[in-house]
Amino acid sequence: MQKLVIPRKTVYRLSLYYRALQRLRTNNIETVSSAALATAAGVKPTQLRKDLTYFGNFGTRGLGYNVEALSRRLTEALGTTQLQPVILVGAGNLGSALLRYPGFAKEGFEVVAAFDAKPLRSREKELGIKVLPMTKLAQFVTEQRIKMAILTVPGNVAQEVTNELIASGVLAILNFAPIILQVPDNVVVNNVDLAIELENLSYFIQ
Ligand SMILES: NC(=O)c1ccc[n+]([C@@H]2O[C@H](COP(=O)([O-])OP(=O)(O)OC[C@H]3O[C@@H](n4cnc5c(N)ncnc54)[C@H](O)[C@@H]3O)[C@@H](O)[C@H]2O)c1
Repeated sequence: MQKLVIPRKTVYRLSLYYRALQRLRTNNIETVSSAALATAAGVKPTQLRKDLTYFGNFGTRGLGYNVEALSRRLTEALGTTQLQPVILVGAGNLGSALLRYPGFAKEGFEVVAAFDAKPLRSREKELGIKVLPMTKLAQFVTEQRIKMAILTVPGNVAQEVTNELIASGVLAILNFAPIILQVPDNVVVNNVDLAIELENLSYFIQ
């Protein structure tokens, strides 16, 4: 059967719905109307209904969505039913700050190792995670079947590091380096650029 192509923005909004559902679960709420869920996720109800049609029929007319069932379906769709192992490359200022954040596991991701061109034992102790040399990357990624990587290396080496990640089997990269990475069609890259976000906010305060 041909795989359904779901728009990237829809996939992004699934994470928003999932977080809204988590908050409802915390408050022991069992069912939610599409209007209430849309408000909690910050989208329009029509958008929510349209997005969820990709995943089958959830709502019961007049009753709304079952919070537990919809949460489960979304984690299945997002591939976060099990803890997803992730590696980080470039344990410098930004990389170390991300490695210190303990909240990823709660969201379904475990940063299992970091790699750096200059791995320092002292950093390993401070960060509480293995910081391995780049020579160990290919073997680690293959053996541990790592599919996701966070990239926090300088821009001038980001492409070559990306090539190495892809050659080893990584299929998804969260890129913080300020360059557009060239990747094959089967690899997905999400770019995070705080300067662009600030610039965008700046526009609205003129
Ligand atoms: N997206 C954002 O909003 C944002 C914000 C801050 C920084 N950045 C970017 O993040 C990256 C890291 O910034 P930083 O301040 O942490 O820099 P940094 O110099 O502190 O850290 C970079 C790390 O990468 C390592 N490294 C260098 N070459 C490497 C290679 N070939 N292979 C593996 N590791 C290598 C270095 O040893 C160092 O530990 C930069 O590209 C920077 O522009 C992005």
